[in-house]
Amino acid sequence: MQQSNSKANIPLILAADWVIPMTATDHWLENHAVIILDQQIIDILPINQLSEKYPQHDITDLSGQVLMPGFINAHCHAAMNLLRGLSDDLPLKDWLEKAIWPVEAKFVDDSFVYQGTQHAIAEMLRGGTTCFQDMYFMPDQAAKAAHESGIRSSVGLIVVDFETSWAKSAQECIDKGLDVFDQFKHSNTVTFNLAPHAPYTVSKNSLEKLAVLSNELNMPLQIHLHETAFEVESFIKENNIRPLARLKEIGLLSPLLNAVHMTQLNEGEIQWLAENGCHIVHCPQSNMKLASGVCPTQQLLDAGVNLAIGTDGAASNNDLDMLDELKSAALLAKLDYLNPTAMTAYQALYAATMGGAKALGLSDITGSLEIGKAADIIAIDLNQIETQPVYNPISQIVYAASRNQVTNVWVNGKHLLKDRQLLSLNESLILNNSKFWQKQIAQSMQNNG
Ligand SMILES: CSC[C@H]1O[C@@H](n2cnc3c(O)ncnc32)[C@H](O)[C@@H]1O
Ligand SMILES: [Zn+2]
Repeated sequence: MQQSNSKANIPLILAADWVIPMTATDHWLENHAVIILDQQIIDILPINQLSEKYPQHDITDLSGQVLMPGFINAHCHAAMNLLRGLSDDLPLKDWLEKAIWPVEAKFVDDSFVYQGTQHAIAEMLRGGTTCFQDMYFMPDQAAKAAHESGIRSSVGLIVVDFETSWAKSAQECIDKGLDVFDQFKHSNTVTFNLAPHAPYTVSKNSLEKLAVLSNELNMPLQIHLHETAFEVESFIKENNIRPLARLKEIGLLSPLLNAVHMTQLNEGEIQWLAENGCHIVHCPQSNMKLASGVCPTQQLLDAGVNLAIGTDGAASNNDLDMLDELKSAALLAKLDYLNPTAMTAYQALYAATMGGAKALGLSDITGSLEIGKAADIIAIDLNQIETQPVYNPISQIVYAASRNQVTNVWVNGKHLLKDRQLLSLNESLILNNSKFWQKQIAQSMQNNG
């Protein structure tokens, strides 16, 4: 299904006006080429040295464009693309309990997850995302869709303590999840994380088992945490301890932990996160839309905590647009601190690339353009009214460019988006499938008043 861009031993040469490798603060290269051989980046050099070093090879001319590492969407619920716009303008608790969970209980099955994930991957590739984390039911179907499409993924092996269409219990979630891990162990692009949903849906006992497993397998563990003040307050009422302190007690604070949201944090907790090398996945648009709260990103950065960026699902965002998300991250930090120096353009771009790679344990493979790393690369066309003139390509990308300006995407050296056309996915089939699900779900909601 995938199309290969480079025949064996013939390098693919991408020549652009700017290359942003994400290897040093505010650094970019002008008039440079990135050379890909099979799955890897093998060279980055000035265009004027190409004829000497790579004579007789075709050059892909990306004049007016930027080459940079693809975005890493460090938290989403991919199949929820099928629920985009189902319910808006509610706080998290009502949104989940009254709108989303009843529909999920009725409709989520293998084909919902497979087709919904394909839709999400199509949207993400068209927006320059080359790697995503997923937290949803039927992770086997999400992994299958991701593997077939060629996008890089870290599929969450979800765990909840109640019966769902995926599993009857937390233990069954773990057992089935490990089978999925085994099934895809030979994939070059699919990796996994343990994904207990939240401290209010997963018991202490289950979290203890997951702590052991995460350490044994050296597998990242991602969890929704301190998403709202209500979550923290009600957890304290029931358990006499804050959720993060509970995780600390269990031994979950480590470089394997990805804490998603974290809008409620005190100074002591920020120190714990820093001392233990934990990662925070910031989802600013979901937090704003559900009015969940504001993650103190600048304080976390000042303390040395790694920050990644996620869109959350398309039902609470309502898109999987990483360019827009990272702009929101930068703007929200500035507003929150009433200080325009908070979260610089480079810090936002770093969080959306290397920050995500670090959180997902993939920083040796992806997140930056470096020789030896996988060719997970995007091209963004700045030669448009909206992004001219270019004093600083990082500024243009963070504050001015839109996802429609992403022209080409390569993952692991495979060309997955060519001049905005998806090469490994059938766009019209995806659209038809999604419209089918919308009809079924809307009809059932009408019937139920
Ligand atoms: C167990 S699969 C994932 C589960 O998470 C739900 N979900 C989607 N967005 C959020 C969010 O922001 N906080 C908590 N839970 C969320 C989704 O609907 C699935 O049921
Ligand atoms: Zn989420």
